[in-house]
Amino acid sequence: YGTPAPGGCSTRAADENFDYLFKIILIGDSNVGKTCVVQHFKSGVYTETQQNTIGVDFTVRSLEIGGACGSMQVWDTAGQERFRTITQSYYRSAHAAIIAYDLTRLSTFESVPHWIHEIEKYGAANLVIMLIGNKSDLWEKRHVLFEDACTLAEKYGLLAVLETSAKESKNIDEVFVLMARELIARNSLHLFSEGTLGSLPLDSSPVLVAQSPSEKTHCSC
Ligand SMILES: Nc1nc2c(ncn2[C@@H]2O[C@H](COP(=O)(O)OP(=O)(O)OP(=O)(O)O)[C@@H](O)[C@H]2O)c(=O)[nH]1
Ligand SMILES: [Mg+2]
Repeated sequence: YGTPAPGGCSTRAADENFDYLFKIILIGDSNVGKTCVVQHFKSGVYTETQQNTIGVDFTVRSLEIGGACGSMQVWDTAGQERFRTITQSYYRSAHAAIIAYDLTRLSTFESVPHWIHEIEKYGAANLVIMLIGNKSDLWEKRHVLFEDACTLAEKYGLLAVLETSAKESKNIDEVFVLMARELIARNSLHLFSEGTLGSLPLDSSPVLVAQSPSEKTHCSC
């Protein structure tokens, strides 16, 4: 897939003039590195000492995908149990979810079915779900095999599994580009059927709603 333009869709005003709006919720156990991943996506910088997220943090970045400008709105949620009721209220308006685990801690991978269940319970139907195994730089401490993550992704019909490292800048943009492409592909099918392609609304209403289940349940690596 293509490389995002360095400063987002640079000739445009990043927050208002875009073709697509993607709302993505980022979930997973505490300390798997969700905030580091989203900060790296936003600024290209890794910050070692992150505080645990309190409730939900919002980040936005524009991405150029196939000549169109997409605004990626990422809701970075707290993994800590005590914030569950706050984070649950953010599932409803999301087009997609990214579930993160820490590939050095098996328990965070074993929680993935729980997070899928949360999406099914609180999210819209047919939400696009991607799985990321973070901290791939710590490969000598690996406790989760990539093959096992792929098996789980296939079992639950997830879009893809990517192993990432916020610390070593591995696969971070790829996660969001892949997600954006999938959402555009699904939405295009919907728009064709409605006969409205080419007249995408630019107001605050959700531009992208995942309408049809995807054929893709493969691991993308
Ligand atoms: N080695 C390594 N450490 C990482 C990576 N990403 C995050 N960390 C570290 O993991 C710890 C937790 O990172 P956070 O991003 O705060 O984790 P979180 O998932 O947002 O945690 P909550 O906000 O509590 O849900 C921090 O000490 C980070 O420095 C990575 O790619 N590699
Ligand atoms: Mg966090």
